[in-house]
Parts: sequence; C-alpha cells; structure tokens
Amino acid sequence: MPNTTPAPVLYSFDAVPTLQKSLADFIVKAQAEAVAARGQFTIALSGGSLPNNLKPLADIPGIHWDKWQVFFADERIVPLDHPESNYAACAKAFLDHVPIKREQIHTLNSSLFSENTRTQPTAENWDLGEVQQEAQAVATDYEKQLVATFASTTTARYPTFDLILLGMGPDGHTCSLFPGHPLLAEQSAWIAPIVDSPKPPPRRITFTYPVLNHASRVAFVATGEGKQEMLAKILDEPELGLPCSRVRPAAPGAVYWFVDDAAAGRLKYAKTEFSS
Ligand SMILES: O=C1O[C@H](COP(=O)(O)O)[C@@H](O)[C@H](O)[C@H]1O
Repeated sequence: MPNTTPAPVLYSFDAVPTLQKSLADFIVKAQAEAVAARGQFTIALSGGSLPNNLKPLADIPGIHWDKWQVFFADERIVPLDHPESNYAACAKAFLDHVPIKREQIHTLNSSLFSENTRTQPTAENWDLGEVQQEAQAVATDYEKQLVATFASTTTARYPTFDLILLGMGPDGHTCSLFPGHPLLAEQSAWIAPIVDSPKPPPRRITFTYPVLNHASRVAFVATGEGKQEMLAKILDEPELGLPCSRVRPAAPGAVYWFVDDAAAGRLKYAKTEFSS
C-alpha cells in the first residue's frame, strides 16, 4: 500500500524577516492557484505569534483580496476588540491595512455570549452550565458560517480549506487543541467549544482534526529558541502524538513548516530548500 499521507515539508530560514517574506510568497502562490481553479481563496488564520509574521502581506501588490474568505482556526470567546482576540491581532497585523471587505472575514458572533463570561472566570461569575451552553452556541454559529461558505464549492463531509496557517504552542498545542484534552478525539463537529483551555483565556472555539486534515495545505510557523525542544518532539518524534504532530492531511493535502534556524536548533528532521 503506498503511503497517502505525505511527510511534512520543513523550511528553515536564517532570519525571521526572510521567513516572513517566503511565507508571504507561499500564501500568494496558494491564493493564485485557488483563485484560478475555483474563483475564491479560503484561508484560516491563527493567533499567538502568527499574526506578526503576516505583516509583509499588506505590502505585496497584486493580491486578489476580493477573492479571500478568511476564517480563524481557533478563536478566544472574547469581544472582537479584546486584546486576546485572534481576529483583533490579525486585523492589527494586516487585515485592517488591505482592501478586504468585512463580510469576507468570518468572526465569531459576539452577541452569543454574555457580559459575565467576557471576563476571566472567578468563583462568583463562573457558572459552568451557562458557560458551556454559550461556548457551544458560538461554535455552532461559527460552524454554520463555514457551511455557508463551503456549501457552494463542495459536497464533501468536511470543508477543504485552500490554506490553514497554524502556530505551535510551547506545550505542542495548535489551534485550541491541547495535549491530553478529550477534544483531540473529536471526529464529528467541524468547530468545537472548549471552556477549560489550560492557556488563558479558558473559553474558546477551535477547528477539529477532521477539518485540519482535509485542508489542501497547512502551514505551521514557529520561531525562536524557546520553540526548539518542542519542535524536535513534533517533527522527530511524531509517535508521541502531540497535537501538532496529528495534523497530517492525506494527499493531495500537505503540511509545511516555516521555522527559523533558532527554532530548528535541535532538529534531526531533513530540511527542504524553499523556492517560491
Ligand atoms: O493560544 C493560542 O496559541 C497558539 C500558539 O501560540 P504561539 O504564541 O505559541 O504561536 C496559537 O496558534 C493559537 O491560535 C492561539 O489561540
């Protein structure tokens, strides 16, 4: 039997600006192919350190911004102008600086959660039943937004994103899929709620593995010496089953890693020369 799940492709760069420029070229190429094939480009973004690495996109001419449909691979259940919002971070980094219409950017519906769950939980405001119901409502609504976008292009059981951009947390988490969490086993929902994220804020929604593993391309971005140890575990020891290692779309899907040499310091994994 041929192996139909291609090995991740690793690109390592000597400096972060070089990585960012190459990542921008990679995104632009994925966009051009998608627009030529289907007339739109479906992309999912992450939060954390990723948005800053997307800043150069705003300066690239000729991008078909009117064809982009932007989603968030995970999002914190906070207002859209909150400092912890992944949307807010991406807006500040590049979305606010490019000619893309607000209706092409698919954000969570902040009318679905109440004031008391907008703050960090305390013994007084943490009603688990209410919090879980609200998180489920936010996840269900976001899943409907995906269904509406993908219904016109696919009849498949899961959406096929042209590109999903992910980060790698220091514990090996990606999206809001954390090591040892029951959500790692979710096989049915496209979007799942989580109310006990070990990294604050605790209430979030996240893409599930069936969505990640049906994408055309997934690109991880990880930089800095602080990511060295975990990156080596993810790429050199995938049998550990850490959340990032489980992102493995079957062919023709593919996974790419954009890292800097600092993050790659302990890796044995073979590097590939980047060419745009
Ligand atoms: O909480 C989150 O963390 C991950 C990783 O963040 P990083 O700062 O270590 O890059 C991020 O990818 C995810 O979107 C975010 O919600």
